[in-house]
Amino acid sequence: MKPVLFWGATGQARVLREALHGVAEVVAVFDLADLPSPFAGVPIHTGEAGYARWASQYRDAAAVGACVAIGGGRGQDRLARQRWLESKGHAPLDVLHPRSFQAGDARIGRGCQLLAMSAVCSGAWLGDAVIVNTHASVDHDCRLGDGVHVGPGARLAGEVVIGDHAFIGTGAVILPRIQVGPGATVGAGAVVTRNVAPGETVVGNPARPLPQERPSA
Ligand SMILES: CC(=O)SCCNC(=O)CCNC(=O)[C@H](O)C(C)(C)COP(=O)(O)OP(=O)(O)OC[C@H]1O[C@@H](n2cnc3c(N)ncnc32)[C@H](O)[C@@H]1OP(=O)(O)O
Repeated sequence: MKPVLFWGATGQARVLREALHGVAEVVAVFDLADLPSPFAGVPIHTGEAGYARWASQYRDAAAVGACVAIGGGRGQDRLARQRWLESKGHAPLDVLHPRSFQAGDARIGRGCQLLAMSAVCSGAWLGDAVIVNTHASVDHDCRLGDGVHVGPGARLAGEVVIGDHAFIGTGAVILPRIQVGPGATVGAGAVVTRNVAPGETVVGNPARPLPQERPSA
């Protein structure tokens, strides 16, 4: 089995390891925070200093692939960490759960994570470090930028365009040909009927912007 390191030691790491069952063996875990290892018998190291110590001691560290377990709305962090690990010689691992679907003509970028029961349909184009989470679907001819996260059970209709690092919350629905700007957030359960501006957060059905400045109670 291919050796792989994980960056990130929370729930996303456990989900990813399960998806890689029989394909890759986790040999080390890293996190910026001082956390316990999520996996019995797999050592955890803290921060970039911890990585440097591990890399200086692990035989053939450059042959170890990398998987960045940073989810939620932190697509920019996930992408940056993937690029950093790539600069150290660790090829990003594509996580394609055995019960996920990718159309033959879909383009899947480097280090994408396509989880259980997810579907990426004909002509879809995914950038690097994209997550299509459990039971989410990306329909035909959608285009997703780098670091996008499509949350669990979210539905993207055909020809939807999602900008870099945008986060689509759990169970959201995005209608055909809608454009969601870079860094935008679509709240859980939202139904998006109009384009979403870069960096904007929208919630509800139909989705409306969440005011950035909210009066304190
Ligand atoms: C496996 C995994 O878990 S992957 C991770 C999946 N995670 C998700 O799907 C989370 C998606 N995140 C959300 O929906 C968030 O609530 C966000 C990003 C939309 C807003 O978060 P915040 O900015 O922290 O907003 P906050 O919680 O303060 O709520 C602000 C207001 O919006 C409302 N609101 C928040 N989220 C939603 C929503 N999804 N739909 C409708 N209203 C919402 C709140 O009720 C609140 O209203 P009030 O001011 O009248 O009380």
